[in-house]
Amino acid sequence: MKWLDISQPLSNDIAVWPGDTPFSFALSWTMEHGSVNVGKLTMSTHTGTHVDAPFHFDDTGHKVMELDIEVFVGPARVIDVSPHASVGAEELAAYDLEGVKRLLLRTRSASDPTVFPATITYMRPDAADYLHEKGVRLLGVDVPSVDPLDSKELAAHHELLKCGIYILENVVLDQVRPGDYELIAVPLALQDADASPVRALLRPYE
Ligand SMILES: N[C@@H](CC(=O)c1ccccc1NC=O)C(=O)O
Ligand SMILES: [Zn+2]
Ligand SMILES: [Zn+2]
Repeated sequence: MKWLDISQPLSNDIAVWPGDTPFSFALSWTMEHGSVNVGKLTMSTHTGTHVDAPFHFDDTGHKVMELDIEVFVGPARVIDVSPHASVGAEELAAYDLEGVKRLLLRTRSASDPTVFPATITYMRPDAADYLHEKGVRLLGVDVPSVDPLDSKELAAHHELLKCGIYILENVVLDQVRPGDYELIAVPLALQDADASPVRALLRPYE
């Protein structure tokens, strides 16, 4: 089976968090003037498909390099929660999550990575405790945040951290059917970072 790319393409028109650094890729050197093309990137660590480290919302929290890389590779389950405006323990109880270490939530049927969403499906904090009980270590969502876009307290981020659950944001699940997959979504080796872009891939079994 082939790997499915569930990453947002990092192009110069990718949507970013309102007010955050725009993404830019450009050639700083070109073959017109030398023997090689060399690119230059300017971007926020929260651009496109990315992992949040606890340091993003907790000054004493782990940074990207301190995250356990085992969590970002291995079996994952995709479930469709698109009927719900928010997702907590009550909604999750309707799905079979026994033995699931990595969980990806499909909250919408289509998305455009060049448009920042006006509203998103968000997580209620009691989802974190429920998922922790099931043994989930990584939660992936197809939206830019696990909290409401206007949240200041970031309750779901904090509760997920408290439960040791890592957060993967902006995966693209438009073409992905609910089911079991192998996942690769490893952050870069960014020494002091609060978050990191990832190339996120899913491969169906058999
Ligand atoms: N917490 C959000 C991101 C976020 O809040 C953010 C990202 C980039 C620039 C500013 C941000 N928040 C600003 O108040 C997240 O879910 O990762
Ligand atoms: Zn983020
Ligand atoms: Zn986040």
